[in-house]
Amino acid sequence: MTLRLEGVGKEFEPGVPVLADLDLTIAPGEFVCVVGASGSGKSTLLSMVAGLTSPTSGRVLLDGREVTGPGPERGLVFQTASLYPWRSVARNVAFGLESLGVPRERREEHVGRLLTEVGLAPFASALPGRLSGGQQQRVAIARALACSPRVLLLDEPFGALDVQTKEDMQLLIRQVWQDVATTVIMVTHDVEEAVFLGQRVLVLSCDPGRIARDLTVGLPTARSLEDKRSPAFLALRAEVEDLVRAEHRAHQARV
Ligand SMILES: Nc1ncnc2c1ncn2[C@@H]1O[C@H](COP(=O)(O)OP(=O)(O)OP(=O)(O)O)[C@@H](O)[C@H]1O
Repeated sequence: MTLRLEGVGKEFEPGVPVLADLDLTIAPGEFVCVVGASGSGKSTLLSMVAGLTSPTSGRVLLDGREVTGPGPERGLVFQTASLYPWRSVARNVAFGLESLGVPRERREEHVGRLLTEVGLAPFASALPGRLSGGQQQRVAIARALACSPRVLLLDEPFGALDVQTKEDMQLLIRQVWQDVATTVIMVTHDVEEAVFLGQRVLVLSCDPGRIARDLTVGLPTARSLEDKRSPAFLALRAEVEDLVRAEHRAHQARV
């Protein structure tokens, strides 16, 4: 599914643009990370693609059709898993399929495969309250994948996790991306994470948010955590960090 943003701008208050002049094409199956200083509009950009908020100007298009609201072809994962505490892990994952009226047998088979994919098959009948934060995010990822989304939208999904769990989740999401061949757009504060996961990294400027840089990550598709120490990785990470820092300082100087 091709995602296009054409001249997209967003104002929450009239005359105060949060995002402006966003022109962007994301090809089917790409993994794109979005970074930028706090307040640059990363989550707002993702919300517009999700159809949770509409642009003030311009259009968001999925395969040429304008986005006017949420849809099952877009899966969402936020920083907190927001699972239903009274539903088992499997029934949390099955929620969207139940809403779509998928028959029980097909639902259970699909949910079983997803739980295996995210490494949670033994927890199928557990309640979410018994799981760690990382495990809960695994459930949220499986739930987002349940309706076979063509675009997976991730807003700081690992922001609240400790370093080791975060790295496990980074490997998991790369694996999921390769296995289900979906487009992934991920907002993160963590430049190392963006360079490790993305094929492209978009750096947003502030006041209003625009695409300051659209960098191609020229690292091999098969990546391991050791690659984070390679000279090519470190150079790209430094380049993105410098850009984000420069945008943050420019923003501070204006306020
Ligand atoms: N619903 C809303 N109503 C009014 N203003 C909003 C709303 N959502 C976001 N904003 C404003 O838009 C700007 C961008 O917010 P957004 O959350 O998109 O930035 P961000 O880059 O994701 O920030 P952070 O990195 O801190 O999460 C901020 O100034 C924020 O206050």
